[in-house]
Amino acid sequence: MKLIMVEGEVSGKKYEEPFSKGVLARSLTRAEMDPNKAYTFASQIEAHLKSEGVDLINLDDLIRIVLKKLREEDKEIAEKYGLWKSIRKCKEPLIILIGGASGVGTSSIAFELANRLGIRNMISTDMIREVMRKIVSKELLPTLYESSYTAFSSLRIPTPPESDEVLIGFRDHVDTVSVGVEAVIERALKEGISIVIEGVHIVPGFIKEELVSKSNVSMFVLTLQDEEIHKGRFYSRCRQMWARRPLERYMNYFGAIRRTHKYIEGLAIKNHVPVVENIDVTTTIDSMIEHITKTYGSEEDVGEIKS
Ligand SMILES: Nc1ncnc2c1ncn2[C@@H]1O[C@H](COP(=O)(O)OP(=O)(O)O)[C@@H](O)[C@H]1O
Ligand SMILES: O=C(O)[C@@H](COP(=O)(O)O)OP(=O)(O)O
Repeated sequence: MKLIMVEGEVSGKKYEEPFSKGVLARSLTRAEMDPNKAYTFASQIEAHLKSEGVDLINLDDLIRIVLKKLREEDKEIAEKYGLWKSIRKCKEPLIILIGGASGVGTSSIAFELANRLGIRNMISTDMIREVMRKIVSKELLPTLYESSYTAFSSLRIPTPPESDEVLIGFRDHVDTVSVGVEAVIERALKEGISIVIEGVHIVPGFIKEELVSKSNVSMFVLTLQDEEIHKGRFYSRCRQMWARRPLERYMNYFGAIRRTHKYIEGLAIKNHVPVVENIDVTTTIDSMIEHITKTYGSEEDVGEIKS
């Protein structure tokens, strides 16, 4: 059977690969089409190309055909697929930074977003901190060995009575871990790999301006205005079978965590970083993708996102 070839271009170099229903179906499921429907739809596209006698098609033309047929079927999915494609077409690697107080959902959302965008690299700032702990001793940098919301306990200099020691400790802690976060961003930019970096140490104003001001670096802050919903997330997290972090610790420090929540949100507003209320996963992801498309996506650019 004769294969239909798809012609694409990466870094100015043309390549050809056989049309795959599986690959097309996977990209449609990223736009939230039901997997069975996506496979049927991909088969219809293949049948259409065959009936037209196509044996070689440019990737952009294929996307246009898919979009046209999608618009006839489901406008909402067509829009999501279009947004996703316009992000995928950009030549620069995409660095997405997701911050927010402990428990607001940065790791869950990072995973979902990376999946939707087809980004294969993801790291949590907790992991970066863990690596840093192996390099620097507790005596030299005690803050590194604390949690963001307990870092006040390792402050060497007493805080003035009028200031919030939780926030002073938090700032010290985040400032330290930011060095590792910046190293990961710099490496990703140098290597040209797309990555999602998430965690409480992504705080607006703490990461070098020369990095966060790049058009392919997007920062978000997640929030949960309702304290009870926030508390509930710790319960749901500790119910997960593999969860190893005791609920009690987070409940004991919940007041401190809420103070960091308010502080991070305030900094996001001050630094014009989008604040996304993480109630419903789909709404959160959609609003982030829409934002990334506006600042980074391009209708004209050709090429693939490097992931
Ligand atoms: N939008 C959401 N809706 C419902 N549950 C969520 C949502 N986002 C996260 N969760 C749940 O909340 C808990 C904490 O999320 P997690 O991603 O671990 O937070 P963080 O990494 O910010 O500490 C997890 O059990 C997760 O499944
Ligand atoms: O330092 C902190 O605030 C939390 C962040 O982790 P998340 O709750 O955001 O995953 O790490 P911990 O020391 O509790 O393991």
